[in-house]
Amino acid sequence: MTIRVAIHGAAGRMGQRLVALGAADEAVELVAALDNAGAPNAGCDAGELAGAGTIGVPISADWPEACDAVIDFSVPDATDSLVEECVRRRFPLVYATTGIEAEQLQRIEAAAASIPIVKAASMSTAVNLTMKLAEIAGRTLKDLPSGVDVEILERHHRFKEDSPSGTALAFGKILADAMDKPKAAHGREGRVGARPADEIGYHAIRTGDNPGEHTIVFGMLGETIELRVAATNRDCYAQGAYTAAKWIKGKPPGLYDMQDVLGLK
Ligand SMILES: NC(=O)C1=CN([C@@H]2O[C@H](COP(=O)(O)OP(=O)(O)OC[C@H]3O[C@@H](n4cnc5c(N)ncnc54)[C@H](O)[C@@H]3O)[C@@H](O)[C@H]2O)C=CC1
Ligand SMILES: O=C(O)C1=N[C@H](C(=O)O)C[C@H](O)C1
Repeated sequence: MTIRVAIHGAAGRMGQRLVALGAADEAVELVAALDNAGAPNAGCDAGELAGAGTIGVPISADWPEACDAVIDFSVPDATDSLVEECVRRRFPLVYATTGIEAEQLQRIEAAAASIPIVKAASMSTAVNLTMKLAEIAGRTLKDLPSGVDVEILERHHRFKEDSPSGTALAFGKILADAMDKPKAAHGREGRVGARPADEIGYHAIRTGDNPGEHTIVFGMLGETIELRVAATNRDCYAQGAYTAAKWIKGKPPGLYDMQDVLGLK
């Protein structure tokens, strides 16, 4: 079975890997490489830009007539127009952009009443499995007599604009719910006093070309557990997005995540 896929944000770091992997996948037909109308690469062949050879699909703002899934890795500001087009055309959406505002999330949730949407801060199978492991760890350690401190460390490339990462926030939400820790602290400076028990700490490191790394620290008295998951390149996210695009075809409207796609619920 072949699926027709449009990439939204096709000229970007992730978009180019999606184009390259899609061009090499017999089960994928790339029907559009969408990007900002004013993008410097508009009109270039998307395959050439991605280093995958000519594929005959230009980087453009022109939407395809038909499509089985739109895969989005773009920018928060593009969310509203993206969601509007997908709803108007009844195109299923795999949404991977992070750093969105509450209103943008509400629009995605509203759109899921008419089209199927998979939304996940990380499309990586390894990251989603680690989320499951973190949830088990959190529930198991919740009532430990010595108490358990949770800190989330993330490292990304110098170009990343949002922090903490969407994935760090997703880990945080899972652990806040599982362990009843509603407070968040983003870094620490000065004489802040002893660490509150109901707080999750977030630390965002930005260096070089790191494609994404997350460490969840469970600190107890006398023992420490660390769950670490690290990408060595961006293909884990791109492969996961294609897994979601193949899964979403034919699904009823609704808001899904990668835990649904991977059967981890
Ligand atoms: N969920 C996941 O697994 C992952 C999510 N991401 C997220 O994906 C997003 C993109 O990441 P990168 O590729 O590194 O960024 P990037 O900056 O390299 O690419 C973004 C692309 O979006 C394009 N764009 C801007 N406005 C647009 C519009 N109105 N319509 C269509 N395209 C538009 C830009 O021209 C650019 O080509 C970020 O939010 C990042 O955090 C990144 C990796 C994995
Ligand atoms: O911007 C990135 O690169 C990444 N962003 C996502 C996030 O914010 O969690 C996913 C991945 O870690 C790479």
